[in-house]
Amino acid sequence: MTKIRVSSLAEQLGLESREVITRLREIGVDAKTATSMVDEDVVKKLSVPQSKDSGTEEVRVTTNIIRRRAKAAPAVEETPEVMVVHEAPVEVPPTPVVSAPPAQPAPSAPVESEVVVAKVAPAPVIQEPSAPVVVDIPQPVVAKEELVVEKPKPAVEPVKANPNQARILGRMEIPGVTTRPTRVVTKESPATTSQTQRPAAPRPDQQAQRRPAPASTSPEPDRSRMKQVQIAPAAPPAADDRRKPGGGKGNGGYADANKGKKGAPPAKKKEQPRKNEILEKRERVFDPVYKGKKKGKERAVETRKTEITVPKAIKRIIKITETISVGELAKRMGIKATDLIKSLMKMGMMVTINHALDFDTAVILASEYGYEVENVAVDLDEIHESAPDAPETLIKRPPVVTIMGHVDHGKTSLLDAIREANVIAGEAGGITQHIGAYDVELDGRKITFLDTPGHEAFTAMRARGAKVTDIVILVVAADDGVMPQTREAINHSKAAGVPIIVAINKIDKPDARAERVKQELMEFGLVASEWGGDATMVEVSAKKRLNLEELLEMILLQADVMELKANPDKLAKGTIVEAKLDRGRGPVATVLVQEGTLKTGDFCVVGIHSGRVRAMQNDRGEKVLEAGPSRPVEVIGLSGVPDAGDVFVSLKDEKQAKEIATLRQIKQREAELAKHSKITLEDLYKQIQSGEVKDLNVIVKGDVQGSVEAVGESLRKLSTDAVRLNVIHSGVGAITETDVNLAAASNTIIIGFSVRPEVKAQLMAEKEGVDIRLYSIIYDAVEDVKKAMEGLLAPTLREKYLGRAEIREVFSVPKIGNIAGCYVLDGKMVRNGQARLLRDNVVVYEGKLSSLRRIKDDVKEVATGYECGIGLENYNDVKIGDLIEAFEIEKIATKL
Ligand SMILES: Nc1nc2c(ncn2[C@@H]2O[C@H](COP(=O)(O)OP(=O)(O)OP(=O)(O)O)[C@@H](O)[C@H]2O)c(=O)[nH]1
Repeated sequence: MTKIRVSSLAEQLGLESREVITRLREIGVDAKTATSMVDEDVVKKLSVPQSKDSGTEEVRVTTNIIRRRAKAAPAVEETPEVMVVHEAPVEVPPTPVVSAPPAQPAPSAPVESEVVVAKVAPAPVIQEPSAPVVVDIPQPVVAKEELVVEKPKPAVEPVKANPNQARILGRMEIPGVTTRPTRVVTKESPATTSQTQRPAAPRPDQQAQRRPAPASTSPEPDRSRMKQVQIAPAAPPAADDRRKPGGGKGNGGYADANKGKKGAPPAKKKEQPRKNEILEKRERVFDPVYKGKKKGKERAVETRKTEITVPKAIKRIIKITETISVGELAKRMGIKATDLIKSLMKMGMMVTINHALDFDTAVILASEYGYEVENVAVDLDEIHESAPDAPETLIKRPPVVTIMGHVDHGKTSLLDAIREANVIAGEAGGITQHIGAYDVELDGRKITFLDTPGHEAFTAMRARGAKVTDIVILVVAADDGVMPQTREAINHSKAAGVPIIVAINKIDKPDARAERVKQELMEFGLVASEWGGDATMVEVSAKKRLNLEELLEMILLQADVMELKANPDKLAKGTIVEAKLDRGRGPVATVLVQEGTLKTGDFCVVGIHSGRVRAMQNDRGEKVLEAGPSRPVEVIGLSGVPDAGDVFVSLKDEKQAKEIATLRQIKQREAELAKHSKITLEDLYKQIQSGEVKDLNVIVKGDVQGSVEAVGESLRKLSTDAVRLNVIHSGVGAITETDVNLAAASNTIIIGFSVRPEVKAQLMAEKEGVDIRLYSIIYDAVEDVKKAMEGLLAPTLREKYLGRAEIREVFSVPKIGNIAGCYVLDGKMVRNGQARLLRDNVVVYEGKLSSLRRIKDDVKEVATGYECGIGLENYNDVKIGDLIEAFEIEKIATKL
């Protein structure tokens, strides 16, 4: 049997291949593609009148109305003479059938169109082989008795609103009226449409709404059309659009579809272009296919975005202020925190997501992931230094001198001698005070002495980055010569690049041998000027006040050589020489002004503290209103006690001062946490068990800087190979919440030296399990810490605070001793419990409560708010106002 290719068949039929395929399937012929071959007789079947098309159902509704449902909209033909819309698919031999190919296969297409056929003109049949493809609004159009209404599903073809299709439709030959009643009635339509080569059957899915004959038809069509427009906006546009071009050729009646039949004909031409535009727009907007594509595109773009995102170079730089938490760093690098934690574990750090990483660690980690880290912390000092002084603003300033030398060589004596000699010399009177520095005057020129003899103070300052000293006076006892600390002092001075003036002291002594000292000093590169060297050496006697003036002259001479200058006309910058917590005045700090002029009322930042200079005084206790370069002044008005060596900076703005101080506090805390909380308690325990290094961290707080440093130093010396002792923080003042926080975070014990914890800090310590130990004797502190270190190796003891009572009366009981009449301030007192007697925040006794009575009865414990009598074991020196602190010792394994 002769076969024919589907595509050829489609051509013959004037259809799209797809449409033909669909139709073939409907009649049971399996054709898959346009190249599939089908029997030729199939062609005949396909050519069968449309009414017989598969999927077309006819139902006689009335005698002259048949309701037909067809998948492929049958071609509509009308008898022009009758002027009736007439669907004559049946009779149409050439079966124009569908035209728009995409419509057919689309299952979603409103395949079924309901057609009501008026059977009036039975054989009006086609005049032209083609029937216009007119799909009309669902509503039946009643054209008098004969009406054809097609009800394309509103969803009408998601089919591409292909403008070509529209054009095709437009080319269809419609003998006169036909198809769309509205248009059909118009006589021009046939003419125009007749040009159409391809017979096009109305495709239900693509069908444009068919309008009833303009004037002749009933009003219903209008309603229906309007309805459709409203209800299914997507469909009409597509259909309309398709019709448009055709309409443009003469099918103008369509244009006014929305306006009603009456206005249609006249308005059509004018309106058409505009309508077309509108409809095209609509199509663009509503066409589902188009939309889908768009969405698809959008989606694709989005996906690409997430997939390909590669931060720009600038985004690969992470800016941090000193520290950054693990979680935050991971977030900024766009990786999972757990991955970062894994990386840290590989580096030997067991951390949590909230762990603060210091700058260096962050740099290493970030580099692994291709990121850079930049430290953008505000550095006030840098800002301050950023503007170098113009030479003309600089004026001469006094030299700042530090006295160094071996023990007992007379440093203190010399300092005192110089000062006293100066005072005696008729300087301003007043009671000399120790503020850590003083200045003397010679011939109207000042010299500032740092009143803390010994190289330790010197190096401690240097270690903090403070460069304060201009000239070092090296004291060497003429009767003793160069000793170990003399050598040390020389080395330190040289390392700091500070010139040395040698004071050969005690020349009053009979066994003084100044020449020998000079000789010994030659070994260290200090050659006396009289011996051809450049080292200035002055033979003095602190005791007999010999040659002191000469020494001062030499200092000034040296200063001249050094050309020490500073700009006094700006905000002050200096260094803290000494600081303490004064009971009456609060934090007190001695500032050695180095640049600018410090004035009363200035705002300032010192280390992590800020404040306003409320008052200043000099070493003679005199009130000072301003202090220029190289002047030491004691300042009141700071928010806390700074450390010696801290940089003092004056600011105009109080807010700025506070902000900087707060930022520094945060940074300090973060830095300390980052530095010390790397090992958790569990890790520490594991390390102890595995015999690795053991660390005991300690925070030392004391009432004066001297005590704090002394305790800190003594504790550091306790370090052994087995257990390392780290003083992670020290400071002057009460034990605060910050201290407890730090201790809790870094598994630390707090040692308070003659200070008490603040109430909140105490509570927090209990909650966090931080051990606070209070001492007033260095020996005790050291002993306890020793025990604690041993406790690291074995179960240890821990103190638990129980309560505090104030002594309000003291009763002397014969044979028993003194009994303290107390009032329990907080917590409770427990008989036979441990107790500590505090006087002015200093621990004066530690032992047991030997007796505890309420009125006359012995009781086991007394709660807050009650009075009681307390007897301390083997201790009678109780005084009114003292505090008794009750505590108990708990045995806790490795939990110090
Ligand atoms: N004969 C004599 N004795 C002096 C002189 N200077 C200091 N001394 C004595 O030397 C001893 C030590 O003097 P200090 O001034 O305490 O010495 P230092 O270097 O300050 O000692 P440290 O503070 O312990 O380092 C004291 O007994 C002084 O009286 C001096 O010029 N002549």
